[in-house]
Amino acid sequence: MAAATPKMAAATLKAPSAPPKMAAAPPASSASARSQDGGGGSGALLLLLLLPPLPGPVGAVEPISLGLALAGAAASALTGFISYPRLYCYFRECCLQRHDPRAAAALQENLDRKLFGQHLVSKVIVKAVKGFLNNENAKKPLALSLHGWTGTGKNFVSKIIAESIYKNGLKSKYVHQFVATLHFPHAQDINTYKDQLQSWIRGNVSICPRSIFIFDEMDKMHAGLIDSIKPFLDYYELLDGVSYRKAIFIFLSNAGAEKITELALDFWRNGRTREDIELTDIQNSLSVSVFNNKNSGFWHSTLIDKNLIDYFVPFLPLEYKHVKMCVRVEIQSRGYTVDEDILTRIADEMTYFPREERIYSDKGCKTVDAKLDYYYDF
Ligand SMILES: Nc1ncnc2c1ncn2[C@@H]1O[C@H](COP(=O)(O)OP(=O)(O)OP(=O)(O)O)[C@@H](O)[C@H]1O
Repeated sequence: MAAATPKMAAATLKAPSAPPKMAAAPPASSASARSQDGGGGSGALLLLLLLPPLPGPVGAVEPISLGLALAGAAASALTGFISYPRLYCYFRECCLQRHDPRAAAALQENLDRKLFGQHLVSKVIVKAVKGFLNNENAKKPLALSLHGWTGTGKNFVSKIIAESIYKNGLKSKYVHQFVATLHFPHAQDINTYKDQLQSWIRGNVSICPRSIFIFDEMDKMHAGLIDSIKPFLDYYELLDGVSYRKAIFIFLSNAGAEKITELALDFWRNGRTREDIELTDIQNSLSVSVFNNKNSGFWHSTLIDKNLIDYFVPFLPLEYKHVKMCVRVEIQSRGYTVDEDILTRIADEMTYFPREERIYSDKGCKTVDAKLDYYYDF
């Protein structure tokens, strides 16, 4: 039995060539052409509406005035045509054509403001995403693999990345999220999943080259399945006429969390701050541990073997002070006054590890919102 696909009607599953979110989409070529100019036939109508009305009945105007009026109308039409895609994309979501530098600034600002205790993540993500979007001649798609303990912000960060590129974020029709246990549950169907995954990605990238694919629960993915997308992550200019070089792939996984915690603990025990940890302290050992872990989804994966993952991004386990920050944000986001006593009680209620030191929250910032419901009488 094939699994349901994200945002795609079950009926569409019968045609594996149809990717998610394109049930009513036109053939790839026309859709892609449309995404280039930002709209379809309704553009002509909108253009007419943008034109200024011609002055008076034509018969009553002398030739010079008529000439000037027509020239003015033509100029307006031209201006309208040029600005039309922008106007169209203001009202309807379009595939990203040209990167707006303000998006990278917004990404940095959002990570700085909203993400707690993850100095490595902020640094790597901003550099990687900004560099990639600014590079018109990228040789391969961007592939980021986010690793860490539960509740440390992996999904949160992928949402922030998606929102920095498409204002609808995860709801954008150009952002596709796969959850291993939901979309690829049965080991015996792995070959079907491989085919589907390839056609979904091919179909969606044909429609929008700047598509984003997020694979959650990589550690629950059947070994070998992710290798089916290897050609798309590779350095090919075109594959069957489609370029994948503008796409972004984000993998989320709990695999490697022990390695990351080990390192963080090591720093803590040696009296060094977590901010002293550098990417070079962990990147290699993280990729090796994921590669050798049968339950990582990347076990002996060619994606790692062939160096097709650009960054392994380590999420550090969250401490008591970070949990308190999460509680504070949650209270404020609901519009309530922060009660310091309740805030401390919620953070105290969370459980921390290792058993002796009790430094790191074993659920990260997850369940904070549920605890809030208990304390605040909303
Ligand atoms: N580092 C963080 N800074 C700020 N908020 C965080 C952070 N980590 C988690 N949160 C909050 O906790 C919620 C749950 O975190 P998230 O779903 O991103 O965890 P995760 O790492 O993806 O967990 P899992 O591995 O279980 O999927 C987020 O929506 C966010 O509100």
